[in-house]
Amino acid sequence: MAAQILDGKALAREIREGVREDVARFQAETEVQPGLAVVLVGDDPASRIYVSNKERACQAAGIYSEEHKLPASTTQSDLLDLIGRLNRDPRIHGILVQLPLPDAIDEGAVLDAIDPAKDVDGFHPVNVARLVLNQEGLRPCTPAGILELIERAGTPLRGAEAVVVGRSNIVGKPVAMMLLHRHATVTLCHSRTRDLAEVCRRADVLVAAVGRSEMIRGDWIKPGATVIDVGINRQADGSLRGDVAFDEAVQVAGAITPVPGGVGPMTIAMLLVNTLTAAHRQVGAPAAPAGG
Ligand SMILES: Nc1nc(=O)c2c([nH]1)NC[C@@H]1CN(c3ccc(C(=O)N[C@@H](CCC(=O)O)C(=O)O)cc3)C=[N+]21
Ligand SMILES: [Mg+2]
Repeated sequence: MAAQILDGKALAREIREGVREDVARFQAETEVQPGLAVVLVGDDPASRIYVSNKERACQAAGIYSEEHKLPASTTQSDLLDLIGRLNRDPRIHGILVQLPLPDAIDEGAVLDAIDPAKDVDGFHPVNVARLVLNQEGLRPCTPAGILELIERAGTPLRGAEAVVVGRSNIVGKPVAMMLLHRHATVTLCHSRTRDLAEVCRRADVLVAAVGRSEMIRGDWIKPGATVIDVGINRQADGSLRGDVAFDEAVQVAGAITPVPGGVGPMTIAMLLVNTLTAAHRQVGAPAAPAGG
C-alpha cells in the first residue's frame, strides 16, 4: 500500500489562515501590526524567490513586511548598522537575514547582532541555547514545520527511533533536539556515518536534510516509517528534487512529504507564526513597575 502523502502546502495554508485571524485579533487589542524585516545581501536568484514568497505570505496574513536588498559588495559593518537600526525599530518585531551571506561577511557576527527577541529564524546563540534547554524562545522555522508535519501524520514520537540525516545548524541539529524533547530516540547522521543505509532502516521517523538529490533510496526505509524530505535540489531543467527517491520511498513508507509541496511551504508558515509570537512578547510584556 502506498504511503500517505503529507501535504505541506495544504497544512501551511491552514496555519497561515490561523495566523491571519490571530494577527487581526492582536492588532485589534494592541493597535500594533506585527512587522517583519527581511534582509537579502547579493542577488542569488533562488534566495530572491524565497524572499518574495515570504513577502506575499506576510501581506496575506496582515503582517507588515519590508525587504532590504543590499548589493553583494555590502560590507559587514554596513550590514551590522542596518541590523542595529532594525533592532531599535518599534515597527519591526522579526528580523530575518537570508543565508548564505557573501563569503566576505562573517555569518556568526551577523547572527549575534540580531536582538534574540526579534530573531524569527531562531539562529541567534541565545535561541539555540533556549532550544537545547527546552526553554521558551524562538524556534527555527524549518524544524518547527517538520514537527507540525510529523504531528499531522499522527506519528507517535515517544520512544520512537528518529534518524536525522544532515547535521546543519539550520535543520539537522535543531530538529534532532526537538525530536529529543518529544522523547524520541534520536540518531544524528552525517557524511562520515558508517552504514548509513542500515541506520536509516531502523527509523520510525526519518528526516532527510543532506542536500543531495535522491540520496535516500526506497530500500533504506523501514516499512510504515514517516519520511520527511527537507531537500530542495534544483535540477538542470529547473524542477526540484528531494533528498529522498520519492517514487521508491512512497511504496514503503507509511507517510512521506513531497518535494515541492512538503517542508518548504511549512518553513514560510512557521516564519509567520514566529513573527506573531515575537510581536506578542515584545508588545505584551508588562511595563516595568515604577520605582522598581
Ligand atoms: N535566514 C534564512 N532563513 C531561511 O528560512 C532560509 C534562508 N535563510 N535561506 C534559504 C533557505 C531556503 N528556504 C526555503 C523556504 C521556502 C521554500 C519553499 O517554499 N519551497 C517550495 C517550492 C519553491 C520553489 O518552487 O522554488 C516547496 O518546497 O514547495 C524553500 C526554501 C528558507 N531558507
Ligand atoms: Mg555559510
